[in-house]
Amino acid sequence: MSPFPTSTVLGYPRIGPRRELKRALESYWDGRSTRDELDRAGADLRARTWRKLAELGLEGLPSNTFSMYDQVLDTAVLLGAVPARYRDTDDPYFAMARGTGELAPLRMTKWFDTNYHYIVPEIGPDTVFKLDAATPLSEVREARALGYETRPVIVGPVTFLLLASALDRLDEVLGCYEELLAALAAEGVGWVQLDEPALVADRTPEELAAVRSAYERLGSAEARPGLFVATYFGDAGEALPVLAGTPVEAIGVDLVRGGVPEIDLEGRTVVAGVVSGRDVWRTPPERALGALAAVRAGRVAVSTSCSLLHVPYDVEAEPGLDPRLKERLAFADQKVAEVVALSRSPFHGPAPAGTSVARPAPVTAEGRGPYAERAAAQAGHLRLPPLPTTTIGSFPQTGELRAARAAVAAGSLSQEDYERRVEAEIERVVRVQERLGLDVLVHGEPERNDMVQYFAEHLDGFAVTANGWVQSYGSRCTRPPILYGDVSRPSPITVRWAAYAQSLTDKPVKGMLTGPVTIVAWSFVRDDLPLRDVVFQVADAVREEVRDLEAAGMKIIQVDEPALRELLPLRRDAQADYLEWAVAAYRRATSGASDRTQIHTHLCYSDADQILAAIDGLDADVTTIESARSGGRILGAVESFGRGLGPGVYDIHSPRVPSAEEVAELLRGTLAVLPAERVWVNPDCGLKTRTYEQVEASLANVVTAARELRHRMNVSAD
Ligand code: MET
Ligand SMILES: [Zn+2]
Repeated sequence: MSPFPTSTVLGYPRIGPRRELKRALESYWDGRSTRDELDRAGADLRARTWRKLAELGLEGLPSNTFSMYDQVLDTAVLLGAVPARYRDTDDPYFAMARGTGELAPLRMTKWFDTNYHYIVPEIGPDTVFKLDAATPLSEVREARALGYETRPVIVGPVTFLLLASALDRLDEVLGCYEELLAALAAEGVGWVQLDEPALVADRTPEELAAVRSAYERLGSAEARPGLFVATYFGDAGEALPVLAGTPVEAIGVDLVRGGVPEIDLEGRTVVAGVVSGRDVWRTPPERALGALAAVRAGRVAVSTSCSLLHVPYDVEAEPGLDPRLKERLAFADQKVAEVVALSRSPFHGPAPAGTSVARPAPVTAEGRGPYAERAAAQAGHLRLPPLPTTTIGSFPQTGELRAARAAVAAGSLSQEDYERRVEAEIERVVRVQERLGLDVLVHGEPERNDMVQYFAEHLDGFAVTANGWVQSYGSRCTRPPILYGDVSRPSPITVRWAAYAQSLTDKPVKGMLTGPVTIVAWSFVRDDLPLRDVVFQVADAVREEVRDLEAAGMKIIQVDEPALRELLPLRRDAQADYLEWAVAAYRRATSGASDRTQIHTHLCYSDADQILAAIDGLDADVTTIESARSGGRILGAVESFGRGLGPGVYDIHSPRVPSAEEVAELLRGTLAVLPAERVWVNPDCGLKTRTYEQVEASLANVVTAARELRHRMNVSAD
């Protein structure tokens, strides 16, 4: 077996430096290009990546880090876990990812504590695992044709099955991995990387036993490449000695978030993740070199802490950034260069002393009046029908608006003209909602390129990038702002748009804000202050905005906190502390409103079990939450919240238009669990990725369903 290369990365962005993959995918989905054209775009991006990594001097090039949609979905396909209902569709892969006219897509959720979403594999009694290694093999050949030997990256069996809640299928799945290893060995592949990020969370003794038996079995496979098991997103803790007890030759550890392994990994290669794949800051060389020197192993290779998928491509693509900030920044290409430089410098230096941060004084959660009093005050103030209908905030972002924003940036459209267009769009959104008969309206967020970036652009202490795109799911990307200094709000941000919308209608319009935890979670943040202090600074800015919205006459204010769960530490012993300050930050942001102002919050996932008490603790008058996509699984869990609840009845992640009957069915399910006076009727999430055609048809059905149920309730009440 050849020695493991001295420098590598666990993965690299794949959407393209100018989001080439996004464009290729969307054009294929819209029928504007062929599958061949899409495949060619993919091949171009892969070739570019290998060339770039080689040019930067990286020794160990990964392959199979590309994906047309998601690496977990790719792994499901690799293992033959394609549910039968998708097999006869035109394109089963995208049918699973996005649904078709008839079929709903598979469930999607966040990848550990990142803002990347993966497709949850569906494994049931009918699943027959069968290896289809075409993609990793063809990437190896493709790279070889360009002159590069690569290390295929595959999601490991334990992580895959844990994400699919199917660890009991380990035996069958390992059969496929054995076959895969044999196929890669036959192809002349020297090393394979099996990603096991699930090992950095708390694992039960049974799960650790599964890790042991999996890697003992794969390690004893006759013909196989060197096995590199990569743990990342935290400290591998107890899983590390377990892995070390198996025949795997290389183990990847995250030395940015986790500690230097206490055990001596003599005889193994430790692939030391000393360059962070989760932030945008340059790596202090002393820290990295100290960590490298402290690792006890047969051989130490330098790497990133995780895949670079979670950072943008290149700082050099940001001519607009202040040079003083720029010199502190490292995106993917700069991080690769750091890995290479570290691998070339002789390892020396003492291990860095652990820094301990003083705990700031506890913040008392400021309260509003008790819910019963607030509810009474709001009922009088708002006068809503039972089962009020509303949306989550955004309406479709039209190409015209995006083009107009680009034109302002390019100087070919004046700010005043742009603002008039935003107002025209707000008027259209208000009229559409009135026509559809919704009860609580929104202004549609047309002025926002993104729910976090927009606030970052208007707050001091943030910088925004021009090309710093990071993949969120499928073809969707975000441009996380960079929070580099103290945060403050120089002037009101959203008030004029909300007030304008309210001036057009007698129906209540919701003011729409992003919460402090989410603003921070979806930004790259400074690392010289504890996260909670950063979040509290943002909370104070949001609090000022809430007060100004109220003063401008908004009767309902929604403060979205979709990222509340995302920042939840993966290890249980750190979770309570996080949840306590996150909830306190939210209450600090919202508690400046008077009792008669209704506070809504929104969360867009349903695997909220671990944070239910915290969601309850936000004390919002109304909580809207994803439910349609996950078939109402959340209902039992939120039933005990004593306040307003809007479990989604329309899955906005798919282009599909739900029928009124389908929506009514979901609503009946909700009403079976929750008292009618607390139920709200709304989609799972914002509508900005959908078209007006889809949205109008879907919302019309939502309103029809709500009216029908309202009518029945009145009838049965008589
Ligand atoms: C990801 S949650 C989105 C909430 C936001 N108000 C919207 O409707 O787009
Ligand atoms: Zn949402």
